[in-house]
Amino acid sequence: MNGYVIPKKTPIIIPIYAIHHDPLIWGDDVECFNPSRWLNPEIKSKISNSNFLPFGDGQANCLGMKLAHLELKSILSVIIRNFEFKLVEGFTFQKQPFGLTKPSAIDLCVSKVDY
Ligand code: HEM
Repeated sequence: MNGYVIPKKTPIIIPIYAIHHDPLIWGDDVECFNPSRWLNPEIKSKISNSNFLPFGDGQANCLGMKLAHLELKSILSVIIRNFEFKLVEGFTFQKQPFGLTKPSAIDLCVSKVDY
């Protein structure tokens, strides 16, 4: 593998955190909470099964992946259709020290959308 010989039965750990924080794939603002990067066609074209692994991969990958995708899409579509979200003025994101690149808290104004 890339010139390295990995003997049979060697335990291998895939550094998912490092892969999910590779600026060559995700851009220079990789440490920022920026969901809009998913709309960037250049970034999207680089994403593959080998560099985006939220559900793991291989024979022990997540059994609930399809259910989780369905749940996320159905819940998000109901929320987005019925509510409007605005950041409270002056709010700035504070990234968590380690783990998911999500803010530790968000000050949001949520209002119901009337049809
Ligand atoms: C956003 C939601 C979820 C995420 C990010 C997630 C992520 C993961 C990850 C990273 C693994 C380890 C895979 C590996 O070792 O390669 C895993 C395993 C597993 N997940 Fe999920 N999961 C989610 C939701 C669910 C749901 C909804 C279910 C069941 C209804 C589920 C059932 C399982 C099971 C049974 C395993 C163990 C599979 C095995 O060892 O063969 N997960 N999940």
